[in-house]
Formats: sequence, C-alpha cells, structure tokens
Amino acid sequence: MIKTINQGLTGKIKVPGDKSISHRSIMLGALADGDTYITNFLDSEDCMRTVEAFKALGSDIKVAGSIVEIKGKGVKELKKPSGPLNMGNSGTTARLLSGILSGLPFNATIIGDDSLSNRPMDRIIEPLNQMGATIESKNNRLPMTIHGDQLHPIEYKLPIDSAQVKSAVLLAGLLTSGHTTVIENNETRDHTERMLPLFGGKVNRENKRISIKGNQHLHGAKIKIPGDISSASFWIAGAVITPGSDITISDVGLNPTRIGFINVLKRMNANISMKVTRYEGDEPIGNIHVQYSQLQSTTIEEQEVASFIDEVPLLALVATQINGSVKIEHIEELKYKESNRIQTTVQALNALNVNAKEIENGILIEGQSKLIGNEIQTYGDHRIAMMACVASFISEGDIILDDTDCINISYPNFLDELHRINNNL
Ligand SMILES: O=C(O)C1=C[C@@H](OP(=O)(O)O)[C@@H](O)[C@H](O)C1
Ligand SMILES: C=C(OP(=O)(O)O)C(=O)O
Repeated sequence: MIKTINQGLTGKIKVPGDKSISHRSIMLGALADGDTYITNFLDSEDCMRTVEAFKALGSDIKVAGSIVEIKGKGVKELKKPSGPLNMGNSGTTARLLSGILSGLPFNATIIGDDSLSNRPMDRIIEPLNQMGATIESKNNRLPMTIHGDQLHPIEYKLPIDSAQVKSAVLLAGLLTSGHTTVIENNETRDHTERMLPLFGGKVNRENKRISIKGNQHLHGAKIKIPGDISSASFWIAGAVITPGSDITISDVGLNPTRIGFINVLKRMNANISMKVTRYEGDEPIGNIHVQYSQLQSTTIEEQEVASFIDEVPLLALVATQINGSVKIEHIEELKYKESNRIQTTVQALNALNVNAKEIENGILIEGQSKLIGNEIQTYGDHRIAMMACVASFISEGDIILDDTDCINISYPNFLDELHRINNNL
C-alpha cells in the first residue's frame, strides 16, 4: 500500500545509473579486448540479465553493487552457452544481444518471462536475416534460436523509431567485414553511438544516417554511468503536480535524445530548468531544478515521441492536473512494452477517478482531475507501478498496488526514496 502523501517534494535527489547505458557498457566491455571498469552501474534486474547472459557466454565480469569490472578477451573468445540465455523482462537485453549473437559462430537460444515472450522480435529478426543470420522463433516471439554466421553489412532504413533495433543492427555490423548503415526516420536514443568511441570504435553520423565499420578492434574503457533521466522523471512529475514542491536532481544524464519529457513539460509552462555541468565520455550530465507548476495543454509531435517514450505514463499522470485536456498521440510503440502501456496507463488513471481514454494510437486525458486512491493493477510493469506511486502525492486516499517487486527491474531503491521523501528525511 502506498500512503497518500499530499505534501510537496523538497530537497536534493540523486537517481541510480542509466539503464540503457548500463546495458551497453556490459556489452561493449564484453566485446572489447582488455579491462573495462564501470562505476554507477545500475544494479537492477534488467541490467543483471545482461551481465548473466555475457557470463554464460564466457565473459569474466564481476559486479560489486554499482561497480563492475570486465576482463575483456575480445569477441573471438565468446563461447556457446551451455543452456538457454534468460532475458527475464528485459527487451533491451534480448534485442541488442540478438544482434551480437547473430555474428558469433554458434547457436544460442534466448528465452524470457511471460511479458517479454509476448513482445515482437520481427523488428530485429528481419534486418538480422538480411545480414545473414538464421533465426528460429515462435511466431516472431521468444523463445528464439539464433544460428550465428559470418554476417554481411547492410544499409537499413528503420521502419519504426527504435533505439533497440538501431543498436542491434549496429552491434551486428561490428561483426561484419564492411560498412553497415542504419537510417532513422526520427532520432532515437544514441547511447550506443556515443559509447563506441570510448572503446576505440569509430561510428560515422550524418543527420540520421549512422554507419559503422566491421571488424574494428575495441579496447577496454573506463565508464561512469550518468543518473537515469527516466528514473528522475518520476520525481520531476511528482514535483510538477504537487503544490509546495521544489527539488533539484543532480548528476543526471541530459542526452538530448532523452530529455523529451522535460521539453514537453516546459511547453506546458512547467517551472523546470536544467544545466549541463560536465561530460562523461560523450554523455552530457547535469542538474534539473523543478518546482510545482500551473500547467497548460500542449500538442505532442510525432518526431519527439521517441525522446520520452518511457515517460508516457508519467506524462499522462501530469496531464490529469492541467488546465484543459491533452492528446498524447503517435504512441503505438507503447503497445509493445512490458505491458500494453496505452491500456494499462488508461486503466490505472481511470481507477484513480481520472477521465482518460484510449484513442487511435494514443491517450486522451482530461485535466483538473481529483485523484482518489484505489487498487491499481500494474501488470508487472515497473513504469506503471512507479507512476501509480507518484500519483499518491496528490490522491485523496491510499493507493494499493498488486505488485511492487516489478520496480526492481529499473529502480531498485525507488520505494526507499519514496519513503525518505514522504518522511522529509
Ligand atoms: O535502447 C534502449 O535502451 C531502449 C529503447 C527503447 O525501446 P525501443 O527501442 O523499443 O523504443 C526504450 O523503451 C527502452 O526502455 C530502452
Ligand atoms: C521498455 C522498457 O525496457 P525494455 O524494452 O528494455 O524491456 C522500459 O524500461 O520501459
């Protein structure tokens, strides 16, 4: 049960390391030759799936909390695993790893939990087939057996805006002997492209064309992972909607491909500012200052959706407090996340007395809603669970979640932080 809080959020908050960047740091460290040292690694269930998968492929990886050491031996030393690789709930692990396995000289089977086993894999099967991999799947879903082979480079125009597909093709491209190019329609998170140079890899980027040369030698690297902007967004949303709030979130990643939620909130008139204070590798890091705000409606553009894709449930929650109504459109991709987040967001908000409904590939939310506590079904989706917890800042009556374990997928100390804020600690 999450107790109603009804008080402003104040003070300083730090969030754990970025999930997308943590996954990629393990993958590149395992492909590289030499030692990789990672700090502020996100020690969450999803990222540990990536660690365990590479251990099963023979990588020497030691995790001690948020510190990870990898003794990389290069891609040639990766070995056929002795059993199926379990991706758990992690779409990023499943899709990026498929790109790598496609270029390795053995067969490997990947499996996942019920949620992941229902998520589409044709988006990666198709380009990886084009590159020469043979992939058997259950109707384009997990379990999937990848018959790795000598891959050839391709030029691939992404049919959907997906950083996971882009990264899977780029990582497979590293295992070819030519140039692989991915063309984006709208820009998606670019952590793979920004991280490769740290390991000595070359990537060419011209507008939305990203090219990578195969057979590059990668060396080990030192990486400090920025705080996760998607995790920070729970507190940003909470502060914006809760009277009396004034918080500063420090050391958080401010990569331009990830700050769409802040950009939309600014258009809604939110009192929010951010400042880049340093770079770790090519990733900008800084602070975000947020205060309670009187919000107005805005229009959501298709080309910006990828920059706040994981924050849509929060944007919908924020929209319940604006003057007017908001249509969040062009979000079909939300149907293929850990739950169908269009449905599960609408259902959670309806349960809290909000007038919200599903529209074609989107959600329509009426503002000025009085939230009333209720039981919320999370469908095992971490982002729905945490969004419901944030709703408790402004709800009348307690909110009861059917599951809070799923929060460990991306933000293991979220409930402790909520407790700390709740008690002004
Ligand atoms: O590349 C990544 O690390 C991610 C990309 C996004 O997925 P899509 O590529 O499916 O949009 C995002 O939703 C996910 O949380 C992490
Ligand atoms: C969609 C998400 O992650 P993944 O695709 O890696 O499961 C998420 O974290 O919201």
